[in-house]
Amino acid sequence: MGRLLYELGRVDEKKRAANERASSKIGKSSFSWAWQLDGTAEERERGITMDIAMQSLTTPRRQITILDAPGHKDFIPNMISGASQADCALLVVDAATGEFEAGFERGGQTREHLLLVRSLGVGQVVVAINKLDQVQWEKDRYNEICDLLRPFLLQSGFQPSKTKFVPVGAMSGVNLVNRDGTDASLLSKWYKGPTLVDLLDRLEPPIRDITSPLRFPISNVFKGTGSGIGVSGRVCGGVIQVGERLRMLPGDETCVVKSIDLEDANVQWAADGSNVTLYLTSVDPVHLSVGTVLCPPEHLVPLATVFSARVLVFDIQVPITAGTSVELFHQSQNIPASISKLVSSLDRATGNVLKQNPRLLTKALAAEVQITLRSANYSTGAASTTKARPIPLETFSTNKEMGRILIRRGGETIAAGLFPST
Ligand SMILES: Nc1nc2c(ncn2[C@@H]2O[C@H](COP(=O)(O)OP(=O)(O)OP(=O)(O)O)[C@@H](O)[C@H]2O)c(=O)[nH]1
Repeated sequence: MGRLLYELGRVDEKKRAANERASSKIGKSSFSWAWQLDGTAEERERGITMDIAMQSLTTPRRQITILDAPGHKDFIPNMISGASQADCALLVVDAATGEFEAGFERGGQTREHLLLVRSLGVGQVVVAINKLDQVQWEKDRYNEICDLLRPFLLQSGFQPSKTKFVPVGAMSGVNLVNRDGTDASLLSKWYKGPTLVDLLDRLEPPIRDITSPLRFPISNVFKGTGSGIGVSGRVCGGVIQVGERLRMLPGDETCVVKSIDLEDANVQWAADGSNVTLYLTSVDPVHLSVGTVLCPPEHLVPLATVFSARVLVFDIQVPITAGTSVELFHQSQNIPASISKLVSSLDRATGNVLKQNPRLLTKALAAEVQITLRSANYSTGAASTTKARPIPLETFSTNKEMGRILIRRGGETIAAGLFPST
């Protein structure tokens, strides 16, 4: 991603050289491009992305916000936060011998990330098959990876027409914006198709819903620079404007939008789908946290601590039983919860009830379950059953983004679901 930003002129030569110098100083020169997005000392030291980094780029016909998400399985909660704000996915896979296989085996991150983004409503994916320099730019290796991924993508719910593949060598910049570069001639022998940027330029623009009431789930809270409390996130429906008084849910408090930053500009308003930073005034920061939803006082989002959800069970080995403790992911927050009741198992295609009160749920089943939130004891990380904080949850038919959930247990994603209208 760092190299792509450089090729597109989003990183100047001075910054590139500074990253190169500083990364080689600590013996991490191979990560110098990644330093453009991995800004914290720990990310740079470990050579991995840990949190979401936001950047933007422009192709001839598209203006794209990039949410660079961690690939390592320890940071899946952050990846989910980024994916829940995304319209399209760019999956980068490593073509080196054994490396692609490690990500694609059962429990591998390539599989989990694809399932997660699809479950969060992302329907378009570009798969960049990277590090082809490591396999001498072999056409057969590229085709082998495409052939392994195609059936899995289809099975995960991506339509073939919305799934594109592209061979790249990101390190030397091959086939990102054009096919120049040291290794380019080896690729050009067999590949005449689009570059990565060509594919990004052809992504279908998502449909924006600007007429429904504003929903703004907060993904990050920080201290503003003297001009109010800063919060960032993505507008999930409606329009937000400077000067508006908004309600903060859960709770009874309100705040006023003092200013809005979109990309690098200060704007008067932002609409559904925009990733923005807001500066809020007339607010005590104790009422703001990740997961708080801002909305108009006259159009509140319903709050829930116990609700039923329609879920699709992933490829799990230990079945789900009533009482199973889980972590519930909604937008950017994760909350301790339990699957308090198995209401029914459902036909995956029609949604018709197959069985009432099933004893357990096994892999690939669809089901209706009851979920009960538990309160988190932040000092110990343990969950207790008293006074759970409700979450603002909307039915899937009202607002697709606000109505989706993911369920994890012991560091593994076990189901994805939605909040139905019935
Ligand atoms: N040989 C080769 N190495 C590459 C290429 N692209 C990236 N790398 C190396 O792969 C390593 C990982 O690169 P990152 O950009 O950190 O990969 P990432 O997928 O963002 O990893 P996370 O930050 O953990 O999500 C670095 O050492 C890079 O130098 C390539 O085209 N060829």
